[in-house]
Amino acid sequence: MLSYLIRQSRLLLIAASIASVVSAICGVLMISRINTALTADNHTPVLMWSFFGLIVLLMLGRILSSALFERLAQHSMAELRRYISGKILTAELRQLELIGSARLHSALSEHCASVVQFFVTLPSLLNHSVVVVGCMIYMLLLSWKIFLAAIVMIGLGSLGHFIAQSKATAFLRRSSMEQDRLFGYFRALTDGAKELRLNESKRRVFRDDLLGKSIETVRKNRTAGASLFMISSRWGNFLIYAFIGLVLFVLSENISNREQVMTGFALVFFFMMGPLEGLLGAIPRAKVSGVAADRIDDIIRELEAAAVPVQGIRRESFTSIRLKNVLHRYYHEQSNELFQLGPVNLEFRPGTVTFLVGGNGSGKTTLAKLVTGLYAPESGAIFVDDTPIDDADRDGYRQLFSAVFSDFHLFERLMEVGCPELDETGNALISKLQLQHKVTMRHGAFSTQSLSQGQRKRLALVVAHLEDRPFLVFDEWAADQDPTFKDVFYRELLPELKSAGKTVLVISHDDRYFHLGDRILKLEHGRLLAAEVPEPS
Ligand SMILES: Nc1ncnc2c1ncn2[C@@H]1O[C@H](COP(=O)(O)OP(=O)(O)OP(=O)(O)O)[C@@H](O)[C@H]1O
Repeated sequence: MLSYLIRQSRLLLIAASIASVVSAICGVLMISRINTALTADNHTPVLMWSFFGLIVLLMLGRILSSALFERLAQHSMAELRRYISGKILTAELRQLELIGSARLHSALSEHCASVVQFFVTLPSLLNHSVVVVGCMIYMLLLSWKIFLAAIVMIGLGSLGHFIAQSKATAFLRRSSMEQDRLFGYFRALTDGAKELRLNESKRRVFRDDLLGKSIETVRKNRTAGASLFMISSRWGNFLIYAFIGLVLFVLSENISNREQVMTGFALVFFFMMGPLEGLLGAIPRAKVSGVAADRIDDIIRELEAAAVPVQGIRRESFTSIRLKNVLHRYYHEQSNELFQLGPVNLEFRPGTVTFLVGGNGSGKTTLAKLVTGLYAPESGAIFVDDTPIDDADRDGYRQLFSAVFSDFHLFERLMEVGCPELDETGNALISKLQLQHKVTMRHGAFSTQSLSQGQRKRLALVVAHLEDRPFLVFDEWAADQDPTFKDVFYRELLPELKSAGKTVLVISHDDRYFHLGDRILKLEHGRLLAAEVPEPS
């Protein structure tokens, strides 16, 4: 994923890196100019002008690299979010259900921010590295003995970092896994707001045992990881000072040209200290980002495993949709239980209304997801006009359907729809659904969504109507409607859809309307019983 980001922001990254490297080289050269000026007997104009030239370049390089870092940060964040969202949009629904919304939200927010934070510090790391390497070379030119001592100190510092890092990474990994769970609890704070307010003991247990413990686990692991990094960073600082002492009091004793060498070292130390600390400090951030990048990579791998190539051929109509031995299974790991739907054999034709009935958990919604192509059959196949639908066809196949599931989502505005006089038709439908005093449609958007659940469901029905697809699925749509409106739905809307040649699948428990359908499908524990033809009332 980091390589994807680098590819996407290549030009910006190169420009920011060049600006960083140029300013770093100017910095090192400036030090050598200062040292020469301090120790030389007289100053040449070349020395003076090269010094001023260097500080101007240094300033420009720093301004440019800072501006580019900022652009890079925003660009990388946008790219990463686009990339992950794109993967989520093309993954199969079942895979999204398995990954869970908490992990996905955690990836899109915290993990993304963490990765980008490291990514944008890359050019400054480069700058620091160039300064440190440049200073080392300068030290080598001043005295090889001191240079060797610096190498030994760097080796000891790296060893300390390595030991601390391997321990700290385990803590960071644990905290990042817990963070995914924490995002689930954050969602429960708003989604479960009513339940948490109505039940004090539930609220207490949630706050203390679930949310509180999760926050605490993240805090503890992050603190432990950060403390280890802090110790290793302080160890690095200690080595720097020990090195200065070693140079000042031991190694510089019998050096020729002592004045120039010591002035040079004093300057180099002060100049190099910031970048060296910057490098040491960047390691924990890099590790946190590395762990976040791993989490994102895991999710992307899971999403990609479920991504199917889309041919882009959209189906517009059909004369028959046939399910042949279609089977789907859910495996519940915790209870080691398996729910099996099917094998289902079924056919749908245009201009028909089918009621799907069955007890809770009998598999009605699952069957609707299979019929609409939201789930791929584990075995068996779906045929449209005798052509089997394979993975590549499935997205095109899904475009035959509009559905209002019981956990529907109402988007702020209609997106791609089949009706050109959108607002007019939409408002006519809104009036028909008796919502004209509450909401209107303008430029394909509803004026408000602050409505009751039943009213929002009516808007979802408006959307399904406007999409004008040949097959409509309503999953317990009428459950939230008042008796008067139930009548409108079953006695007016469904017959209208039927006479417009639409195929309608209605999941319902309203048995007093079943006689209005063409057939009734009954599900029992995942098995489809023989279809019944409703008796006229
Ligand atoms: N996302 C899921 N992950 C795992 N198991 C699931 C999932 N959705 C449903 N199930 C299992 O599949 C079974 C059938 O669920 P489904 O939602 O299809 O039933 P239903 O007939 O629509 O129920 P209801 O009338 O309560 O809406 C349930 O027993 C449930 O345990």
